[in-house]
Order: sequence, then C-alpha cells, then structure tokens
Amino acid sequence: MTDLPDFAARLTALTDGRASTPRVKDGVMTLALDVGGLAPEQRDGLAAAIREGGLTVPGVAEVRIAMTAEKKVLKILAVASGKGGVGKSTLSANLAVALHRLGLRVGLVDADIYGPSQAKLMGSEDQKPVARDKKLVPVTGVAGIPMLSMAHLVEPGKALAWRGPMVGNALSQLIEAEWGDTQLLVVDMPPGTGDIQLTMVQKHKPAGAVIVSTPQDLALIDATRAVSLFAQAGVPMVGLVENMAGYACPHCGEISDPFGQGGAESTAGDLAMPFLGRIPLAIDIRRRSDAGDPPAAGDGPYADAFAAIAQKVADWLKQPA
Ligand SMILES: Nc1ncnc2c1ncn2[C@@H]1O[C@H](COP(=O)(O)OP(=O)(O)OP(=O)(O)O)[C@@H](O)[C@H]1O
Repeated sequence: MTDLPDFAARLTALTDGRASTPRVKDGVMTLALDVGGLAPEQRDGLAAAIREGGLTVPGVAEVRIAMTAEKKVLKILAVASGKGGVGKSTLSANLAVALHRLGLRVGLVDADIYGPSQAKLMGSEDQKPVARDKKLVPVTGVAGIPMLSMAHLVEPGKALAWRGPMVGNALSQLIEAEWGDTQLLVVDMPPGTGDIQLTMVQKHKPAGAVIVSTPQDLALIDATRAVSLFAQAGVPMVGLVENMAGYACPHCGEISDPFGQGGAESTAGDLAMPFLGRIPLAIDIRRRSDAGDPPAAGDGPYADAFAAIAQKVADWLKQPA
C-alpha cells in the first residue's frame, strides 16, 4: 500500500521524469507518459510497471495511461576516418542511399567543411538551400534524399579561411536544419581527429559511428585514433568498413590487393568492434561517384556490397539505446 504523493514520487524515478502527475477520480487513475525514443518493449514494460504500482494506491481500481505521440528523435550516424582520401564521403553517400532503399527516412549532412564533396556525389550541385524561420531547408539529392553540404552555401572553388568556432557554427546550422520527418542523419565527418571533430561529437551526440579505412597499415593506425575520439566522447561504435579492398582488373578480372588484405577486419577484431564489410577498389565506383550517380542506387555487386553494410547498420540502429 502506498498513498498518491508517494506513488507520484516513485513514478518520477521509475519513468525518468516521463510521466505527468497522476490524478485519481472515481477510482480511476489517469496520467500521461512521454514514450518518445523508447523501444516498443521498453514502452510496454514501463506501462505495465506503472499500472502495477498505480493499483497499489488506495481507492484506485483502474489505471489509464495516455501515451503521448512519439516524439521525433533524429538520430545521427557519424561516418568518419582518421585519414583523408580513404573513401569516407563515398561511403557516406552510398550508405545514405542504401539505408533509404531499406525504407529508413534518411538525410545526409556533409560536415567536411573545408573539402565538401557530397553535392557532387549526390548530384545536387546546382541547388541552393533556402532558410525558413532561421533554419536551413535541405536540398534534394539522389533518390529524393534531403541533404545539406557546405558546398551548397559557398561559391564553388572558393577557399574557406575560417577559424574553429565559425566552423562549429556552420556545422550546427547544417545539423539543426529543418529535417522534417527524417529519422536518421548520415553525417560525413571532416577527416582527422581534431577539435572540430571532438566538438561535433560532443555537441551533436551521434547515436553511433562508422569508421572507414583502407587496408593499409597507416590508414588503420589513423582509424584507431578516430575510434578513440568517439570513445572519449562516449559515442558507440557501429563498426569498421574496409574500403578500396582488392582491385578487380576490369580487363582480365584478376583480383589484386594494392593496399594489402584483411587489415581492417583484424583491426576491428583487435578493437573489439564489429567489422561491417568491404567495398572493392573499382573504377566503376569512382566513375559513378564523380558523375553524381552513387552505385548503391543501382544494381550489381557494388550496390549489393553497400546494401549488406547498410543492413548491418540498420540492424544496429534497431537495438534499444
Ligand atoms: N571503393 C572505391 N573504388 C574506387 N574509387 C574510390 C572508392 N572509394 C573512394 N574512391 C575514390 O577515391 C577518392 C577519395 O574518396 P572520398 O572523397 O570518398 O574519400 P574521403 O575519405 O571522403 O576524402 P576526404 O578526406 O578528401 O574527404 C574519390 O575520387 C573517390 O571516387
């Protein structure tokens, strides 16, 4: 047995402040529960615990819980590498497309302020975002994916001579834009592990990070550094992707390994993080990327390779936080 004020106090602790103050009238207890961001089983478990507790209050014969419409939670998936030029932007664009094909409402942010490439990769170079209520409205890339890149805001070819805080503000404008009903923002992070990256992960708290590396030792050492940046900021690792793995000769089909083989998979093992898959070094990937036509949007082995990685990422995102 417990009285109503006692129960109200327990309710706050039990629900982490998600429940309104309970009211009792004619034997019926009513309260509202904010279920935003909870997995269905967490939501149901919480409701059952509230009901059970509510029925111990004297005079209560029934507990009615109004679950508030799920609050939209925009998750951020950071795609990062310790080293430039390893294919982080290529993977971000194709992962966004492949996740979209799996049915997720995906948006794409090019956080590579000094070397933006997503407008080109996603065929949206000629678009300019507008601002509504002081928020940027994303432009549309391949497959109708909403996206924003610094390339949409600055003149092509013009160098940005910005200091850290200005860059931080620009990144926030891209991330806090008008994303509508987008569920997941794939963020192509700037290369490296400096202050900007750290501020970015601390301020915008990605739900998870995907690290890209080539199989080369040097790239893998840098990838390890990127992993530790996210670990410091408490961002969970989704896993490691090996890009430019094995080169298939377009003439004879022979596979060679210009950057070695299996390095990323064993590094992932050393770091106790999942290995998400490998993308081959293929002329077609570069050609299509340059033409603003990501291979993940089509069919064939490269689309399949990106789709397999996207499926692992989607499964990871489904896990309760
Ligand atoms: N799997 C691949 N096969 C062939 N070419 C690739 C592959 N991945 C990336 N490339 C090419 O390598 C170059 C660098 O790729 P990308 O721009 O994605 O790397 P990045 O890590 O984002 O670089 P930066 O640090 O400059 O942002 C591009 O020309 C791209 O088309």
